[in-house]
Amino acid sequence: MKVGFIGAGRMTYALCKGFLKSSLVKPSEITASDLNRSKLREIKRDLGIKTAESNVDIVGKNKVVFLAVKPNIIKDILTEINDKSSIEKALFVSIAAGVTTQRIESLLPEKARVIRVMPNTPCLVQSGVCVFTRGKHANESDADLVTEMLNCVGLVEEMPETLMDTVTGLSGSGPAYAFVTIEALADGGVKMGLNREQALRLSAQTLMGAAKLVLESGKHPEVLKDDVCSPGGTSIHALHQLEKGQYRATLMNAVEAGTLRSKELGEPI
Ligand SMILES: NC(=O)C1=CN([C@@H]2O[C@H](COP(=O)(O)OP(=O)(O)OC[C@H]3O[C@@H](n4cnc5c(N)ncnc54)[C@H](OP(=O)(O)O)[C@@H]3O)[C@@H](O)[C@H]2O)C=CC1
Ligand SMILES: O=C(O)[C@@H]1CCC=N1
Repeated sequence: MKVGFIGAGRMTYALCKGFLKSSLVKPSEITASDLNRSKLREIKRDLGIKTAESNVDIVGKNKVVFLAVKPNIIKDILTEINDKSSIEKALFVSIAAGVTTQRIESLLPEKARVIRVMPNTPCLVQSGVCVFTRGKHANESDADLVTEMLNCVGLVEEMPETLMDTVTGLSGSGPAYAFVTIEALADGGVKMGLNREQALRLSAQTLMGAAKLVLESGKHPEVLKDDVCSPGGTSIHALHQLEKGQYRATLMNAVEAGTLRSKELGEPI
């Protein structure tokens, strides 16, 4: 299977590394293009994939073409590669935040097969979340192929397009909220006497373990939270501080802000 990437930035790197780890594709079957030559050199050096001289070279030679550039240049890219004969052969998979399948289809020749995905950076370690939605002309086998590929990098779900901006505000941007949380917990540990390395290790493993417990126990987080909080103990005293700081409302606001920004990014300029 031949897979092309237009844009060889952070998310392309994460997806390619995940795909390669799973052995679904070989390095020689992935090609990336990017205006930034140093990014191309880096990804080629690190992952052994092929690189192309131009974006146009990616289309026509690959069964699946990932659009992995910033949302504000999607229009320029699609205008640049718009050649009917080569486009008919490819499935276009866009990971650009906010950009709808309808918008992508409107910039490609009629009947172009388009799937929109919202991945996240933990795909790099095969623990990502990818949610996808199909465009008008993407068929069942396109959805199966994308599911098979994305399964290699973590959890995959298909959802209606109306939810894609919300997914972006939650799982797309979510790793950033988690990293800040891990860092802040570690800062607390350092303040109370742990060294930085110890504190980061404990903090990251604690978040990973808590997430695993939610996923594997099937219990509501409220129940699991209650299991931690002994009457009059340390956890309930600490949680009181989080409630005073409006921790829950702040996280809800973050997801809402990410969602609204995703909608804005998708608006034609
Ligand atoms: N990072 C993330 O966590 C996630 C990102 N996304 C989406 O993925 C897409 C890519 O994001 P990300 O990987 O973070 O961004 P990056 O900036 O890391 O990668 C985009 C790459 O595209 C290059 N580029 C710019 N113009 C062109 C062009 N005309 N032709 C080819 N390449 C070009 C950029 O070069 P240069 O650096 O020189 O500008 C850069 O190397 C975005 O649409 C984003 O919304 C989705 C989910 C998560
Ligand atoms: O911040 C962004 O716009 C991208 C989309 C989701 C995560 N990163």
